[in-house]
Amino acid sequence: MAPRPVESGPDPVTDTASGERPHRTAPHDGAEFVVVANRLPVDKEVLPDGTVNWKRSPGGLVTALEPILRANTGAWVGWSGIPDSDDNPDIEGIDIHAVPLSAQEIAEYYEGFSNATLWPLYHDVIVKPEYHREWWNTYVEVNRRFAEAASKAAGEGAIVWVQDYQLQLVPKMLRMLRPDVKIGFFLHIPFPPVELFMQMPWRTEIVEGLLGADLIGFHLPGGAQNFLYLARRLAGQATSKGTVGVRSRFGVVQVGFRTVRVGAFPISIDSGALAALAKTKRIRDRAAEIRRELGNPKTIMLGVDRLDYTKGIDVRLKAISELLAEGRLDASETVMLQLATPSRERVESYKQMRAGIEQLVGNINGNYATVGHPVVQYLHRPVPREELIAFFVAADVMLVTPLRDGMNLVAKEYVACRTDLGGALVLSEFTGAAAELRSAYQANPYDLDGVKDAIEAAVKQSEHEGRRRMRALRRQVLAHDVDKWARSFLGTLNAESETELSANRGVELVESAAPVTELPELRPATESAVPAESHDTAENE
Ligand SMILES: O=P(O)(O)OC[C@H]1O[C@H](O[C@H]2O[C@H](CO)[C@@H](O)[C@H](O)[C@H]2O)[C@H](O)[C@@H](O)[C@@H]1O
Ligand SMILES: Cc1cn([C@@H]2O[C@H](COP(=O)(O)OP(=O)(O)O)[C@@H](O)[C@H]2O)c(=O)[nH]c1=O
Repeated sequence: MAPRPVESGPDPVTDTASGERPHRTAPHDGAEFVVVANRLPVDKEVLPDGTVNWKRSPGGLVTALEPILRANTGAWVGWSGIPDSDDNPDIEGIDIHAVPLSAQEIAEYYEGFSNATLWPLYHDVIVKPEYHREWWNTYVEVNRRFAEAASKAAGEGAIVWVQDYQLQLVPKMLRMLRPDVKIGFFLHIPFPPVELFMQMPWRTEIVEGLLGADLIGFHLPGGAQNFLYLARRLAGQATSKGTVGVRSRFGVVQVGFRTVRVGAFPISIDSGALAALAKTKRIRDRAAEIRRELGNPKTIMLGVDRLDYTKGIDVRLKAISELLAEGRLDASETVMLQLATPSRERVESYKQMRAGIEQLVGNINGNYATVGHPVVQYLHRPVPREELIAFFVAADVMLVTPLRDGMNLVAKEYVACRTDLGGALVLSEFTGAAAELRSAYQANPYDLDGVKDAIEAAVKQSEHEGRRRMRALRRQVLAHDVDKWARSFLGTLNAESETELSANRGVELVESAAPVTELPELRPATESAVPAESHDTAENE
């Protein structure tokens, strides 16, 4: 295969609408820090009296970035989630730049290329990815609009942080429009094995799009290494060859005179704030009330997910069903509560999966429930944050069983909320979180017997064993919070480039992330996110 250079003149991805390369004549006004993400950090809610309210969106990305943005008075470029809407919500502390999408663009860019092509391809082809040229063309067009909006929002020399698989072409497009800005890109979902990525008809364009960034971040070193290989093979660039570390030993791609760094930055949560909230009387009382409402069972098991086929909701339901059938779980003393937020409901594979899960819930209850006491309680709606925290505090066993997941913040949130050292976490090996949460009851979600054993062990653990495991999990989660994630990414993005080292291709070029103190422009989201009880375990570094 003939590799094409990244900066090889006009192409369908980087041409402007006029067909000309833009060139700037005056410095730009605008934000110093810009987040570019598919979604705005808020969802529109029309109240019964007709008034409009914008409320915080569910989803890991918003959970992670909102506090950092507020602390830094930045701008957020994204889509409101509504077709053909010119809404530009006014949110205190964040300069919002809405990118409107037509119904057709939603169908082809969001539901189509993002969620029926890239999402399944990057999640181990759990369902078959669909490749349609019209979807790709719309993806290119919408990425161009996001790049143009980011270019307008960013002040001279701004830091622009592009998020996720929906916007992989934005780094290169934005670089063409605004060579003065510093561009970071973070992928929140897994980056696939090379053999799977090679299915993608527009694989070279995607790799080249990402290489427009100064720093490309993944959750795990494996994703970074897959990308480095593809940058060599598809884009024909020289890259470093050594292994990538966690927040350390960054890979390097030499793109002409530019050095692109590639690293692993596992995302996390605002652990300190969650732990503090979980300890409040309000949440504790609500947790006790939830237990009562569920009939005071001996064991409450909990699942909290977007309704997505990657999350393995069916896996845990099948495991529970077999454990009940084998008498290893007792229906009279067990309640499984599955909270499932509606997600991507117009995508065919999501419709099919919902039907399958609801059938499994019905089967279990049909076989094992008694009047007034369902074994599985299933809520298909978003759950407000505080209510969710109360569920975490109430649950004896948290079931996180994805077939593949970039990180899974829910697993970390559960741990953060267990300030009492109670509870147990059953965790799929195929989540990003599994690399850090080693003291969870881990299982291969494709091995149903293994999942059943893990659930049974978690349900039957001794108090001593439970406290030992939860203590270790909490050390990890409290020491590695979202503030650390953002600071390590932005610190690395801000660090001076190693151009002088780039002649040493094939060797490791960077040993460690820039220290926190090298980030003067961005104030931390929290004063001190790591509570006294925690310390850095270096478990995974
Ligand atoms: O915007 P939606 O289509 O409704 O989807 C919600 C978000 O889902 C994905 O989350 C991922 O990011 C999390 C934080 O890094 C990570 O923990 C999780 O494993 C991923 O699945 C998606 O990446 C976001 O872009 C979506 O907004
Ligand atoms: C179901 C549900 C979830 N949340 C919050 O959403 C995120 C989910 O993040 P995660 O990384 O686990 O997965 P995805 O990003 O969805 O792929 C987490 O912060 C949950 O607390 C919520 O607020 N309400 C809900 O109903």
